[in-house]
Amino acid sequence: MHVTAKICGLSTPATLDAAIAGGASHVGFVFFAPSPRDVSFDQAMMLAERVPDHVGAVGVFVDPDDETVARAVQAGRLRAIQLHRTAPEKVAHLRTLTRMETWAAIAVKTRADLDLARDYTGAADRLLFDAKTPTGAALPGGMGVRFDWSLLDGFRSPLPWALSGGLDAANVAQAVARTGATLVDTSSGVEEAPGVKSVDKIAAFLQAVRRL
Ligand SMILES: O=C(O)c1ccccc1NCC(=O)[C@H](O)[C@H](O)COP(=O)(O)O
Repeated sequence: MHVTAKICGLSTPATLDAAIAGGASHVGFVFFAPSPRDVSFDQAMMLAERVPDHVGAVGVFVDPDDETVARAVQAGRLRAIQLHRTAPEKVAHLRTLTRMETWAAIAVKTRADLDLARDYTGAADRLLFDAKTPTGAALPGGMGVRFDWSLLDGFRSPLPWALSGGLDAANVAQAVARTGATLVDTSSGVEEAPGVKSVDKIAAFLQAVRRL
């Protein structure tokens, strides 16, 4: 099974280069001010120049307004938008507006959370099954929280999907074996501290994915 990887929350040239050199299929730029990984449009523009055509830049947003997404798409030369805490109607609207591949994040803690995935049929191109962060948390992602992968047992996703939440070099093989994911996404698992990516951890994660 060919498994590809997205490294999310990149904000420096060195760590972006490490993700590209390690074979990431996607790199994520976060456009959400409360996040320690937030990038400005200027930063995104500078980073985007380093992203080759075979790697997809994904803009990560939390229930964003149209202008933020439009500016980010242009600045970051985005290939896809990833929307957290965004209702299906708005996801569909932003997909039409941007004409971009659109990913809807599904925050998973229970099997009932997975049932929400169906609401995104026709609205999104891909689902990101990500762990639900604790109630009251400032961020809907990027907190290194893992969900119970067995919840995906027997679940038929209505759309192509990716697995996220608490993945790192040590557990990604087990996560893929357990869930059958063909696209995996990580952020904190390749960091030294929140928002501080590690070139070595990025390399180790991508090496673990290449071995699958
Ligand atoms: O990473 C963030 O700071 C973030 C902020 C707001 C919305 C989403 C965010 N991250 C989304 C991602 O795609 C993360 O890679 C995903 O949640 C997994 O994070 P982690 O559990 O830390 O690997």
